[in-house]
Amino acid sequence: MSEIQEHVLLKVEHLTMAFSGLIAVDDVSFVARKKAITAIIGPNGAGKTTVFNCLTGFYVPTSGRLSLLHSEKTFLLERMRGFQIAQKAAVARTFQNIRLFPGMSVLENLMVAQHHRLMRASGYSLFGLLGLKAFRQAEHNAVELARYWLTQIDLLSYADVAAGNLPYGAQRKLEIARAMCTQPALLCLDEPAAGLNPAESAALSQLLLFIKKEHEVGILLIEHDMRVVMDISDHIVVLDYGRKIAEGNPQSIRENPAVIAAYLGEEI
Ligand SMILES: Nc1ncnc2c1ncn2[C@@H]1O[C@H](COP(=O)(O)OP(=O)(O)OP(=O)(O)O)[C@@H](O)[C@H]1O
Repeated sequence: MSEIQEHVLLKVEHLTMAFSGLIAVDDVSFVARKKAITAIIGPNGAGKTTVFNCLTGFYVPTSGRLSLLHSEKTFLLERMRGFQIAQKAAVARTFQNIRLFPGMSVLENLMVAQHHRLMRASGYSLFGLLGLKAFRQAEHNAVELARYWLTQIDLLSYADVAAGNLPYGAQRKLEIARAMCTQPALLCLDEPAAGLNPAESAALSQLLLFIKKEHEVGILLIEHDMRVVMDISDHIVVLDYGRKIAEGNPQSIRENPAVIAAYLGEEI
């Protein structure tokens, strides 16, 4: 296997998603690599979120193959249900609109994310929950993992605060921490910088670069904030009207005439 193939985490091949007459994603192919940030950009309605919805089981693609390669296995995502994609294929996702549990504490939000692993350690039995050593160990590990991520996002001292009471920028970071607590192989982030001020966006970029460097995860990023995209992406895929019109590194995308035209000549 070549060096390049070795690091391929996600292969999207000829993905098409049609809603009756409308083709939201039209024959799109690209790869995303392990320990790399792959951005999907494009004007409003280009099909970016639809790609995420196909990858995470919200939609069953009309056609195409979505292969996730890790743990010496190949997961064919287009054949899996949403919960299997999350639990077995280890794909985690955040949404354009924040979806924390606002009434739960910051720590509880991170513990809920680890529910599946904890239940497995309990043997799915009351006896296991009450007394099993394996469960107590798993619970301890879950708290430690939550503390680790709260430290990375500077929210450890807010562990007992209701998530809904955090400032908006902190909630965005908490969503990423919650996704990382599931220990994903692929992390899909849908507009994580939306609504952030420039300082918060810069901190977000640093957090994503830290995740890429320190963890065995590939990051797939939908983002309209071009500063974030250009600063941190290893590879960029550009969609327009559902079709892939370009892909490459940030420099080549910035100078690509088709991309400039799609953005109506705006500086990218
Ligand atoms: N469930 C659906 N039923 C019908 N049409 C849909 C559905 N989901 C998305 N679409 C349409 O598919 C197209 C692509 O939408 P999508 O949300 O993927 O774009 P996007 O690139 O994520 O846009 P934005 O940047 O505004 O979030 C749009 O025309 C949208 O209206």
